[in-house]
Amino acid sequence: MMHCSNSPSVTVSSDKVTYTDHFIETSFNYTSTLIANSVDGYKVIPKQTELMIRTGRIVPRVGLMMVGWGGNNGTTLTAALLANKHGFKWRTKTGEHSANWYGSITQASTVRLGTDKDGSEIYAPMSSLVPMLNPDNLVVDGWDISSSDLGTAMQRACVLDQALQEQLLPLMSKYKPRASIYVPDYIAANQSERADNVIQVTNKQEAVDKIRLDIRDFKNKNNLDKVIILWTANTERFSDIVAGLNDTSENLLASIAKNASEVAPSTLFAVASILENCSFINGSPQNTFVPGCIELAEKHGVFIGGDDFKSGQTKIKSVLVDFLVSAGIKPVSIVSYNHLGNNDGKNLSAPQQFRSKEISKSSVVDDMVASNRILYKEGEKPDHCVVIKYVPYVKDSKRAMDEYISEIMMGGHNTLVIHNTCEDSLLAAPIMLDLVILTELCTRIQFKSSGCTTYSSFDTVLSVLSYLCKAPLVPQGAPVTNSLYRQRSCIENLLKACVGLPPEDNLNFEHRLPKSLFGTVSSDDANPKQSSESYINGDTLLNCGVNK
Ligand SMILES: NC(=O)c1ccc[n+]([C@@H]2O[C@H](COP(=O)([O-])OP(=O)(O)OC[C@H]3O[C@@H](n4cnc5c(N)ncnc54)[C@H](O)[C@@H]3O)[C@@H](O)[C@H]2O)c1
Ligand SMILES: O=P([O-])([O-])O[C@@H]1[C@@H](O)[C@H](O)[C@@H](O)[C@H](O)[C@@H]1O
Repeated sequence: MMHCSNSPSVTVSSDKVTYTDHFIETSFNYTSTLIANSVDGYKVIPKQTELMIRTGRIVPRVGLMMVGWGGNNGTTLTAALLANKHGFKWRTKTGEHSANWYGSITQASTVRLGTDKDGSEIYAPMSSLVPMLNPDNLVVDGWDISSSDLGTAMQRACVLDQALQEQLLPLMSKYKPRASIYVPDYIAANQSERADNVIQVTNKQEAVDKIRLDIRDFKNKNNLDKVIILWTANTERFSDIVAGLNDTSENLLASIAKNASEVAPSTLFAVASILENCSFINGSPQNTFVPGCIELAEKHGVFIGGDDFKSGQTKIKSVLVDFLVSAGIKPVSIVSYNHLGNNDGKNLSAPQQFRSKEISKSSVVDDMVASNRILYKEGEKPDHCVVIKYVPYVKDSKRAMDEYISEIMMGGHNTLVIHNTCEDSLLAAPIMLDLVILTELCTRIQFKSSGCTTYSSFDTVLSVLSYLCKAPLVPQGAPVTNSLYRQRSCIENLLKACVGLPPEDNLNFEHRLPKSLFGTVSSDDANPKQSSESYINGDTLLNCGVNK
């Protein structure tokens, strides 16, 4: 197995890939299947759709505004951006450490390109397939109901090694969160002692207008082309969905204008973002995206995504249950317990906020269970219990303990017990980065069918982000996929499609069937003429074009 260098040139020799100064343009044969139920089984009808995919090659100047910037996740992501940008190194009792992006699929994972003439498998960094935002170029800002500067907040979070914090402190202390919208009823009462940085407005309309001004201020002061808004503030209680209040975009905007009580701060931020044409991502489990908010995003053609970062215990669950069920083993009892001592845990110690998290953590197995009616009858599900306790002493170092009991053949049982300890924010921060990078990339990818003249973007609800979310938000009527393997395959195969490469099917027929079926690989094919690199905006763009 060979890995390309850090900045590989991925050259796709195909008449299906064209480069212009501004776009990568490919012709992609998308295959789907339509299933017709019949009395004696399924009738499967394959369907081919010829799509033209166009990806913008110029990465714009991007800004990220975090709601809850002064929290453990917000400060840890900001610290990681600075530490990586400046190449910080620091020592601990175990030796020297260097800043990195472990846990980010865009920065630290690879994609299989294929095999070389000797049969060695070649992998390239996921970020090398299409132009992606370089984290070093990301400009950050945000809001918090706590007035602490980010240096103080980083110390409060107790996430990073002290030697690294000392290097970061002068840089982090320069960042000060903007005053935010605070509606006590939506988060735990124990958060009120933090709320010393609240915008002084008299109603929700003024609050939305103020947030819109903040976004414009940030964008103009930093000469940005795009701003993405990310909710990493505390988990809110669920909002009631009420006809006439938040069921349509018109009713939601009217409710805000009338200062209606049942509109969450997260929904106010989402509305402000959408009205400012900024993608909005929800990293928490509450139902920010009430029907009226989704409709507003659709009307404005603005991406929304979420819910609830998928970082640790739930991420493992979306792998383990997928493995068990697809292996024909039947999980019958899943108990997920964890305790943590950070402010998130403190907020989640309140019943309504815990309920939001319990819902998002519990729904993750539904699609995998429903996929196997050999194991599970219609409506049958494993016992599934979620417990979260607040234990201040452990701070951000979350302790997760899981027990999976499965039925195996002949009345046997298999019990898996997992203990998982980690700084929660060190798992969440790279996921937050990937949410931003992939959301920005998706704004540069457009599609049209071969007969059309105009290109279309992804659906407003960016379900491509599902890999990064516990409770994936999907377009109305679309299936929810929680299997981590399938979610990652979607991202990987999308990137491949953008450069004219076929989806990874793992058939590897060239290594399983007689070589004669595939003809010989000519020396030219195996050593494609190197095409020149293209430079735009000072970035070396990987040239995936045809041989000139
Ligand atoms: N691994 C993880 O850390 C992880 C995984 C999944 C989801 N989450 C979710 O991410 C969110 C943040 O997690 P955290 O560990 O950083 O929590 P945290 O409590 O450290 O940070 C939340 C921040 O939001 C601020 N805040 C609360 N209400 C606000 C408002 N209306 N406007 C602006 N700021 C507000 C708080 O002052 C705090 O600084 C939580 O909802 C958590 O459930 C975290
Ligand atoms: O993603 P995951 O590790 O299953 O879920 C985590 C929970 O276990 C934890 O209790 C909570 O505080 C974090 O916000 C996060 O949601």
